[in-house]
Amino acid sequence: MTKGKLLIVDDNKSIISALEMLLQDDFDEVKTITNPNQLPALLESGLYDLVLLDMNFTAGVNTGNEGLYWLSRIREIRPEMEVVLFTAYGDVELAVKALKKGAADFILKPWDNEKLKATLRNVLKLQQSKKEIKKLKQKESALKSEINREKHFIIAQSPQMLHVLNLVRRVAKTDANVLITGDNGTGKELIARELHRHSKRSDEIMVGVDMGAVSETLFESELFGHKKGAFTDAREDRTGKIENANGGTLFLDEIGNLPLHLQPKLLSVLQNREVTPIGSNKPVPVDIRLICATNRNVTEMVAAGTFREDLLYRINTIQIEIPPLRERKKDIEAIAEYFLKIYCNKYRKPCSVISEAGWSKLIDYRWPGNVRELQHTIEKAVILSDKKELTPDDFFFNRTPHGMSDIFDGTIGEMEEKMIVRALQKNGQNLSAAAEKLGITRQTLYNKMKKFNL
Ligand SMILES: Nc1ncnc2c1ncn2[C@@H]1O[C@H](COP(=O)(O)OP(=O)(O)OP(=O)(O)O)[C@@H](O)[C@H]1O
Repeated sequence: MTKGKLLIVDDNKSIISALEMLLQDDFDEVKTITNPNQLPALLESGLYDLVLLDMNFTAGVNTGNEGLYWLSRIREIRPEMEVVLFTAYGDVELAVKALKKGAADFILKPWDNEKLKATLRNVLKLQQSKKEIKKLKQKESALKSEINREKHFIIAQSPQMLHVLNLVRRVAKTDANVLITGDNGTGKELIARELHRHSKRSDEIMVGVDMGAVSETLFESELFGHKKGAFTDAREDRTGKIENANGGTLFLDEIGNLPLHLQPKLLSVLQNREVTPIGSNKPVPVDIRLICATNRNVTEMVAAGTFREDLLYRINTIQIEIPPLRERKKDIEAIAEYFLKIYCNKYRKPCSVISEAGWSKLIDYRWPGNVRELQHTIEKAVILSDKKELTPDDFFFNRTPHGMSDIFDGTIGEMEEKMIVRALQKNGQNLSAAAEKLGITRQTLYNKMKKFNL
C-alpha cells in the first residue's frame, strides 16, 4: 500500500510549516496551499488522495461556512476524495454538518500530533479499501459474465489446427504478445482463451474488448478509463479495460479497428506498462499480457498508413494464423459431430447421425463464415428436423451466392440482409471492406449483422 499524497489547505503559514514538518515522513507527498481557490485545478490533476481542509479563510470570519462550501466543491470535483476538516472553532454542530456533507473526520486545533497522524492514516486506509472494493466489484462482474458465457472446447483433427494448438501450448507459458489472424469465425477468440488458460496468468482474469463493437468516441474511455467530468457523459470515475485486466490477459479483438490517433496511446501503455485514464495526470502501473486478433491484413494496413508499424511490432511478437475451415476438411467432420451431439442434447432431438450425402454436402461447401457458420448450420438442421438421420435437405446454406434478381425479391428487410450477406462474401468476410462497399460504417454493418443474426 502506498503512503498516499496529502493536500493541506490552510491560510495560516505557521500552521502549514508545522504540518509539513510533522507529516512529511508519513506521506509520499505533502502539498500545502494557503488559498482554497487553487483547489479545483489541483484536484483536477488527480494527484492527491486526501485533503486536510481548514474551515475559515477570510480574516475575522469564523463561521466555518467557507470550509463547508469548499468541502462541497471538493466532493463535486472528486466524489471519491476523502476530506478531513480542521478548525480552531470546532463545535459539535459544525462537525455533524461537515460529516453529513461527506467529510471523513474532524480535527480540532490545537491538535495532538499523534492523534492527527492516526486520523489521517485511518482515513487514507479507509479510502484505499473503498477503491479496492470498487475494483473488486468490477472484476467480479467481469468474472460473472465470463462464467455465464457458453463455453466450447477446441475441436481439432486437421494437421493445420494440430500445428496451431502445438504452437499455442509452447507460446502460452511465455508472456509474449500474440497476434492471432484469420477470417471471421475461424476460432480466433477460442485460441486466445486457450492461450490464457495455459498461461501463468490462468488464475487471473482475461478481459476481452471487441474493438469492432466499440463506437469510436468511446474507444479511449473503454480502454483507458476516465475520471468523473472528463467529458460530458463521464458522470463517475470508471476503470478502463486495460486496468481491469491487471495481473491477467487483455484480449483486443479486431485490433485493426483501433483508430490511428489512439494507436500511439496503446503503444505507450505497452512500452511504459502504465495507463492514464482520461482526465487524470496520474498514471496507473499495469501488468498485462496482450493478445490481439484481427481478420484484416495488418501488414497491408501498415503499407497503407492506417496502422502504425511500431505498434504492429509490439503486438505481433508471435503471430498465429488460423486457416479457413474449407482448407481443413478433417475439422469440418469433427466439429460437425461435436455440435451435432451438443444440439441434439440441447433440443432433445433423436437425430444423431448424418447421412453420407449429408456429409458430402457439408464437406464440399466453402464455409465463408467458417466454424461459426458450420455451428449455426448444424443447430438449424437439428431444430428443424425430427428424423434420426440428417440428409442434405436438412442443411441450408442461406449464405450461398445470390444473383441480383434474387436480391430484389422479398421485403426490404430481407433484401437488406441479402445485400449484406453478398457484400460479406464478395469481400472475404472482411467487415470493413464490406461496409465500405455498402456505403455504411463498420459499426452500422456490425449492428445490422447482429440484427439479422449473421
Ligand atoms: N476448433 C473449434 N472447435 C469448436 N468450436 C469452435 C472452433 N473454432 C471456432 N469454434 C466456435 O465457432 C464460433 C466462432 O469462434 P470465434 O468467436 O472464436 O471466432 P473468431 O475468429 O474470433 O470470430 P470473429 O472474427 O467473428 O470474432 C464460436 O462459437 C466458437 O466456439
